[in-house]
Amino acid sequence: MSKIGLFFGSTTGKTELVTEIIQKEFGGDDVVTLHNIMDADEDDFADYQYLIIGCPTWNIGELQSDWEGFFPQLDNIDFKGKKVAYFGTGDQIGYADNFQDAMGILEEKITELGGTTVGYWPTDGYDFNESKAVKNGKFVGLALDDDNQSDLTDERIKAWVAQLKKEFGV
Ligand SMILES: Cc1cc2nc3c(=O)[nH]c(=O)nc-3n(C[C@H](O)[C@H](O)[C@H](O)COP(=O)(O)O)c2cc1C
Repeated sequence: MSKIGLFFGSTTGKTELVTEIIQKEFGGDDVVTLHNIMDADEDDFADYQYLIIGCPTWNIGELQSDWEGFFPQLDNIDFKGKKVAYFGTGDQIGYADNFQDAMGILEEKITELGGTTVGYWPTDGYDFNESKAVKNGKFVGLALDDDNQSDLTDERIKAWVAQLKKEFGV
């Protein structure tokens, strides 16, 4: 059993590709197990002390559809004592008033349920108006924008995973 469970949803595959890069950066599937939320059960979350949650924003400020379907089940999961990191993919130009909202929606909910957020990320280098994913001047997790800044994705992931290794203590 790996230490970290990464739960993601992805409609057009961009977030799914990112999960594979994150897994590789951590050292492979001995360290990080990938779960598509489309096929996940509530019980799957209990296996991990460390969680990574990945969700793109869809339909102007909404969760990706599989996460939307799973959202009510989050209430049945015990997040107390778990460190939880978040990432999202979004489009800061096309959806500047709702950039990365889904990451903010999930972080708020899981924090209410007892999760401890790690992996905050600076807003420098992005250009958008509003985001539910910004708290106290920082993103609540890694914000990726493959629609407009795909050239930055790899280096952002590398830096964030290095930060998470310290914050998770793995
Ligand atoms: C119809 C539509 C609505 C979108 N709404 C948002 C949005 O509100 N905020 C945002 O940051 N990105 C938005 N996006 C951009 C997607 O989040 C982005 O393309 C993402 O990488 C898709 O991830 P996926 O391929 O894993 O499904 C939208 C894209 C489409 C096509």
